[in-house]
Amino acid sequence: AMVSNAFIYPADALMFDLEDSVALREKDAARRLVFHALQHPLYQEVETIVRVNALDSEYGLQDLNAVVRGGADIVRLPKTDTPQDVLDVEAEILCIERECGREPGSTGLLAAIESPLGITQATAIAFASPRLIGIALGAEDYVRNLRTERSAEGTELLFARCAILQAARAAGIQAFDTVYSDANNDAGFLHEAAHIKQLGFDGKSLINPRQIDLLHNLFAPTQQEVDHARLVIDAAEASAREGRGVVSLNGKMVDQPIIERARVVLARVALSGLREE
Ligand SMILES: CC(=O)SCCNC(=O)CCNC(=O)[C@H](O)C(C)(C)COP(=O)(O)OP(=O)(O)OC[C@H]1O[C@@H](n2cnc3c(N)ncnc32)[C@H](O)[C@@H]1OP(=O)(O)O
Ligand SMILES: O=C([O-])CC(=O)C(=O)O
Ligand SMILES: [Mg+2]
Repeated sequence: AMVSNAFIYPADALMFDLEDSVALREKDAARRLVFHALQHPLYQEVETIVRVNALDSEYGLQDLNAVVRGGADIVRLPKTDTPQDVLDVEAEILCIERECGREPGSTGLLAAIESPLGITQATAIAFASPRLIGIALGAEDYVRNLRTERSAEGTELLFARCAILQAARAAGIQAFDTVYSDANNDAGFLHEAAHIKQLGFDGKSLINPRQIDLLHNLFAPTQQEVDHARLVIDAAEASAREGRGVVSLNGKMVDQPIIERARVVLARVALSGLREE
């Protein structure tokens, strides 16, 4: 039911899962379902991601075949521990693209890091392939590996989140936060989402449609932020016309990083609209 309905939700991208949410005896049926969904006309307009099983599992290679042939935009690689994991998947994807006539290099990759080993190698993972559009945290597995549990404050995840952000930004790719598993707890979700936005993440994996508007609204700028961004851009344009590098706006310095941040705010309002308080 979820596969046949998901396109109705206004998510930025849809991720089909073949990994940990699929029971072992359902793996083959799920793969076939996703293969057909990817080719359905209703899924052509939306960015599609498929989380495959790891390549060293008995399902990984069959998953990759179905997903690349089906035309997924991006393959999400779970439990990425080393840059070699990325290279191994990339080599298989390239073979499949050539076999099925898909343009070589056109399948994107998103590597999820879910272990202390992966976090220690986050930078090497982020640089491992030009196919990588981003890296993501998989916190449920990560805290299991750390031998702790997730808390409301996320103290146990701070190191991993910062490592992922640093690595993604160094490599010039996107950083995505992990799922918030308590689908009925809006306040807890918003608390975590505000935290990861402040850290600098580009977005977050969601497990339930109710979380989509909450996250979009949180990432949308406020009217005050937009007004300020317009003043910054106006001041910057005026100072450029006058040949000055730095300008003062109500006593605050406006220079290049501040101008670039203002452009990000205006780009976000164009994408998401204004935040509803
Ligand atoms: C640690 C990990 O690996 S997390 C990643 C893998 N796990 C997942 O992706 C889980 C996906 N999400 C879910 O299974 C469910 O949302 C749960 C279990 C979290 C909550 O289940 P419920 O409380 O039964 O969901 P809820 O009552 O909110 O569902 C409402 C509607 O949204 C739909 N829906 C719920 N989740 C999703 C989803 N992820 N994608 C698409 N549709 C969904 C339901 O089918 C239902 O549709 P209907 O009204 O037409 O019947
Ligand atoms: O990647 C995610 O956000 C979901 C997941 O597998 C995990 O938390 O272990
Ligand atoms: Mg996981």
